[in-house]
Amino acid sequence: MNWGTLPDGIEAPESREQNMRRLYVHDEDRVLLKVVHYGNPTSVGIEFEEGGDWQFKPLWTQRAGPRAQIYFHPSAVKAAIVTCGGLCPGLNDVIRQVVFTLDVYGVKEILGIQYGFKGFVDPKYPPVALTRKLVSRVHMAGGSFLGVSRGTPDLNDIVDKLQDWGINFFFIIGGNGSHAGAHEIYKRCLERKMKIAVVGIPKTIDNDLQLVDKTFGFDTSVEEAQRAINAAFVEASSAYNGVGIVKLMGRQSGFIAMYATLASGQVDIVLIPEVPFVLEGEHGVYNFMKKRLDKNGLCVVVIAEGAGQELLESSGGVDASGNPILGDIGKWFYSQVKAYFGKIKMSVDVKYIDPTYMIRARHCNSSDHIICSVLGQNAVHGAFAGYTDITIGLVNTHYVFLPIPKVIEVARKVDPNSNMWHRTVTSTGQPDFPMVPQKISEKKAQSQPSSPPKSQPTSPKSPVSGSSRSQSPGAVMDMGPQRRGSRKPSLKSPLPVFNTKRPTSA
Ligand SMILES: Nc1ncnc2c1ncn2[C@@H]1O[C@H](COP(=O)(O)OP(=O)(O)O)[C@@H](O)[C@H]1O
Ligand SMILES: O=P(O)(O)OC[C@H]1O[C@](O)(COP(=O)(O)O)[C@@H](O)[C@@H]1O
Ligand SMILES: [Mg+2]
Repeated sequence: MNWGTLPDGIEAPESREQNMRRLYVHDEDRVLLKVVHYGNPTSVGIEFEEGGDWQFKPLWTQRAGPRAQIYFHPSAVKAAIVTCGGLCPGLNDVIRQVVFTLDVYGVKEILGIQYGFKGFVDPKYPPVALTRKLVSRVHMAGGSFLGVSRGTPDLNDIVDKLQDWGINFFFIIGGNGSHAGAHEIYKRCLERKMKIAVVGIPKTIDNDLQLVDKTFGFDTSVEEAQRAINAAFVEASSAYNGVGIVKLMGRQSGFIAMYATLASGQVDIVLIPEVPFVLEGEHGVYNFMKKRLDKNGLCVVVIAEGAGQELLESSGGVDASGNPILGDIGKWFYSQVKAYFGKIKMSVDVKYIDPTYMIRARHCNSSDHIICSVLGQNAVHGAFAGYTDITIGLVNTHYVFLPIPKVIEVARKVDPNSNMWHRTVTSTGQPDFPMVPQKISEKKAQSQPSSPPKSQPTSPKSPVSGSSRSQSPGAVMDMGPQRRGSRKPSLKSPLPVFNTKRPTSA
């Protein structure tokens, strides 16, 4: 066999043992986080560091996958899995693959925590023992068969339970809130010198987590949204001056609305939280709707749930997890559209569709089945490799380990200067609906006299300072402090070989 030219000091693998080395991911394998080398500061989508630097700097993180040597003896592992926050297509797939992979490693004790973090403290819902057989078909259904919840029990109670139950692998399938919780739990475990791997698997249909290409369930949500958009189009195109309005999820990020719009090709206007808009006036949304109705006899509008919140009275409330409770922009917009066209005496037939929970409750599509499977498997590989306070992500088409604080630093949002937003509005043909900030703030000031600024619990403040972009050239994303012990490679089995030497410090 011709192995080509190898670098000095590297020998071509000849024996079976040497070939087996190729079954594992090496600890020095890395994946670039940013791959575009911008040539000019005016390039679309360019990001600037504090201080204005925009030049390319390689920033890496560890490649996910099985290691040749592992920290934990599988027979000494007791794992717990929890699903938190709102539903998302693919939760059951991830649980299933975590259980399967633990089973392949030889782990016998796997607990499913019921109803999110609540399951640690509610005796009515004790943990359930998970087996390969029990989870083998769960991916066929949507939702989470373990249950989900919002709301935070005392994190010390959770850590107490982890300690009492002897858990040393803890898998948290959740969004930014759950990952903030996971990081807090990790810190408390560290204080107690517990030798535990705390591993997140990012779940959110909003796709609002930093660094990752996309979160699982996002593709499915975009796909399912097509059915609603298509129904809105069919209704609108069959009615006299038909208007179809579809509300899609996205508390603070308009990714589903943007991608669903671009995918559908049937949308005239898409409104997202990141791009302010005005409704009235020559350059407002209503006037553009009228133009489309005059020209085509129909108009389809997609509106993200977090869009235009400044136009509504804010309840100021938060949900059990501390997320802001939004005003219902969809229903409000529907009534305003009817009122506007009534005022200008133009007969329109307006239909409103809110498919949000139908989208979230779906089982996932093929591409998400695959993403969920790989994420679930890599979560287990990460734990066995001795990492903690990490999450698993798809970055530039490769699966990687990422430090949790980096992923939740700030919520990821649609960049109105990005190529993807430009592509979307090129597709709809909608103009800018320029915001007049003064008028809106005057409006707000009138409706909300003196309420204090609300906290933003969906963007948990990270204890880690600085952004990933502020790292020095060529930096490996720093996962060092979370890593424990050192290991000797071993090549006895195609599966990672355990190292009986336990970590010396947590
Ligand atoms: N900053 C935080 N610190 C600790 N736990 C948190 C934090 N934010 C949210 N959580 C907990 O994580 C769980 C999920 O959070 P939530 O915001 O509802 O969903 P998601 O994880 O999908 O964002 C909840 O039980 C919530 O109380
Ligand atoms: O009605 P619920 O369960 O609070 O969920 C609504 C929220 O769930 C989401 O779909 C996803 O939010 P999470 O990622 O925090 O679960 C948001 O878009 C939406 O605002
Ligand atoms: Mg969230």
